[in-house]
Amino acid sequence: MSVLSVAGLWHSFAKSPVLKDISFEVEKGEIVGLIGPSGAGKSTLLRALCGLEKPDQGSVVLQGQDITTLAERDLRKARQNIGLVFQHFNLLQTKTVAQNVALPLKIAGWSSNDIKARVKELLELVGLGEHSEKYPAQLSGGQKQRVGIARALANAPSLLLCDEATSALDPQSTTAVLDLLSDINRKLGLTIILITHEMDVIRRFAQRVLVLDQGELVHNGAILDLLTRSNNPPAVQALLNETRPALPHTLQSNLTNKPLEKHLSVVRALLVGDEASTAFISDISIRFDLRLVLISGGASLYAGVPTVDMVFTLDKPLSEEMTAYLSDRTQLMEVLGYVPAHY
Ligand SMILES: Nc1ncnc2c1ncn2[C@@H]1O[C@H](COP(=O)(O)OP(=O)(O)OP(=O)(O)O)[C@@H](O)[C@H]1O
Repeated sequence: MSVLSVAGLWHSFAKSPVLKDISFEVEKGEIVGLIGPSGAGKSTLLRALCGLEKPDQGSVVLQGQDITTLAERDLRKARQNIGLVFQHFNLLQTKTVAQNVALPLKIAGWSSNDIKARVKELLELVGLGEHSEKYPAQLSGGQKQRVGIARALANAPSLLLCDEATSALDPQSTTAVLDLLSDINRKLGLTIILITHEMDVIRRFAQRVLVLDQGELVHNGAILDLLTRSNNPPAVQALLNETRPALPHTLQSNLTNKPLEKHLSVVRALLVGDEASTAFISDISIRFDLRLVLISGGASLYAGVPTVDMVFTLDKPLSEEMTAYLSDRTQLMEVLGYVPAHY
């Protein structure tokens, strides 16, 4: 069943369209990433999803209720069904951790006894049971974000919207916060939409990805499908290029696009699923009798799917037969160029 159903959403600022006919559904328990270049309309869409921006046209149906048609009072109530997690945590500095988490419950009219019990439960859920009487300034960035998550979950929302929730955190805290969100997703079956510019976060965390470009939804599907599509808009492709294995400077600066004599071919190959655990490298060197040198890359998981993304050099130009063989075994295969044998 869809928790969220967005249909035909349009929005403009000063007559300039920022969201253009956006439609998508999100199922209960899904973790969906929302990416796109700067200015693509991600924040505007997020604001429209929680009723902070009223779209010019279209509907945002959250659990059967179209929030675009609600009057302010009903909208305030409907918003309790949406948790928001922000990049800079937005905690009240003069309130303790417990008081920050209690705030949405107070607004929702809970009794003080119920608030106390709920806050304790929430802080235990996010692993901050010991820190309830501390002030935000006494916490690390990762701990502050845990408070932000506990506060967002206070009213047991059906949908959690995370706006760059890990962008202000170091890699270790990012992993801890993503693990916590995954855990909550599993335990509570909570639906999560996550805006981020960090492709690594999308890769590890999102089961599906929505891509906005200049206000249009240009992809709604698996991140791996996006990586292997050849017709991505340039700004989207630039985002995806961050996931490519980095090339050493010496190789990069010697790279030409013409296959000159005695040059090595530089090839990128993306192996997915079962293929990621095969003896791919030795298979091709034996089959085609060539020397293959691994330059960069490695193994990782894309939404739980094993992948190996690597760049290597070959001491022969690619024949038609080799190209066909490599294309068959890889999800993506591209010749990046050619370098002299001793670059
Ligand atoms: N309140 C506003 N008034 C006028 N224009 C706005 C307003 N909010 C956003 N815009 C414009 O709408 C477009 C989309 O902005 P939005 O913030 O939604 O993009 P974004 O994808 O979230 O970008 P970023 O990744 O940089 O945060 C931009 O051109 C922006 O300048």
